[in-house]
Amino acid sequence: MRLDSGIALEAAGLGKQYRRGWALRDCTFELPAGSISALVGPNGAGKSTLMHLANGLLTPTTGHVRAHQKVAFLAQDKPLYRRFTVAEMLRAGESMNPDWDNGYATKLVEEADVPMHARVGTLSGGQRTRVALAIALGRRPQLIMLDEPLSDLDPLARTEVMKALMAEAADTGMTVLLSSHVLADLESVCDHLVLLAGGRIHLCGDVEDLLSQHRIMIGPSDLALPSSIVDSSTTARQATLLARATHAEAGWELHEPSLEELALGYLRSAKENKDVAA
Ligand SMILES: Nc1ncnc2c1ncn2[C@@H]1O[C@H](COP(=O)(O)OP(=O)(O)OP(=O)(O)O)[C@@H](O)[C@H]1O
Repeated sequence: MRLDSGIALEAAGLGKQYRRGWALRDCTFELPAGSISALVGPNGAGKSTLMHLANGLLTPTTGHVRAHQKVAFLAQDKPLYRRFTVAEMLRAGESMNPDWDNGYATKLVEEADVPMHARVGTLSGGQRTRVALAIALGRRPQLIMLDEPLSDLDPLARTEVMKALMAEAADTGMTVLLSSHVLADLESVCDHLVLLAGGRIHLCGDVEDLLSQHRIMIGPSDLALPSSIVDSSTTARQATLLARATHAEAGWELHEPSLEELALGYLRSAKENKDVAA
């Protein structure tokens, strides 16, 4: 394990083929240590497959993926025993993890105001997520991967879970990889983006760099289009483009995209290319 490397996770030529076809193809990327990375893509993009491969729960068909930090994984179904009390769940966490930090896991549950004697089956979705998070963090990971941790939570619980997670990351310098198909959940916290669609990476990198390399361009629809267009929509009078460029000919009005505009542009482009290919 290369603990002091600047890279938390790296994949090269990573692919996974199920019987019905490829779920993931030719994925090459690196996550910087200490980053808060968003793994974004529509349903079926391959996000869960990528996370399972990264955690050794699936074997790649091609390529490899390697973590250079001590990893914890919170799967989408947040596996907890419904009949166990929270205290019993923590004891189960302790018995399964030799390097368990019980004081830390207990503190996280207490901070979430989840009663230790309550049975898991009686907890709200938000409370269950906080318990699952405490168990994942109890082994003191340097890299935590969470597969759609917010998907079954109401807006208040989403905010609280994210706040708790980001506070831990800020305190410990932990690397975080969060998957979601809703970028809005991650936009304000992530500094690195991996955008997956149709099993392929369409965009990957430091968020500030990616934003600074792109522009939203708005102009009359009869202007000549720049060459580096990612996505475009046109009405009879006006064209709105996302381009990987920072300059354009006179006539275009330019502004830096928001992360949501950037991601949506790439997702639309991936969908259109797939539709055209189909
Ligand atoms: N065990 C499996 N056997 C066969 N095909 C699978 C299996 N798991 C996933 N797939 C297929 O692989 C593709 C990627 O699925 P995956 O669950 O990784 O996507 P996802 O981005 O996590 O989707 P979602 O956002 O809906 O959770 C999909 O086409 C899916 O049907």
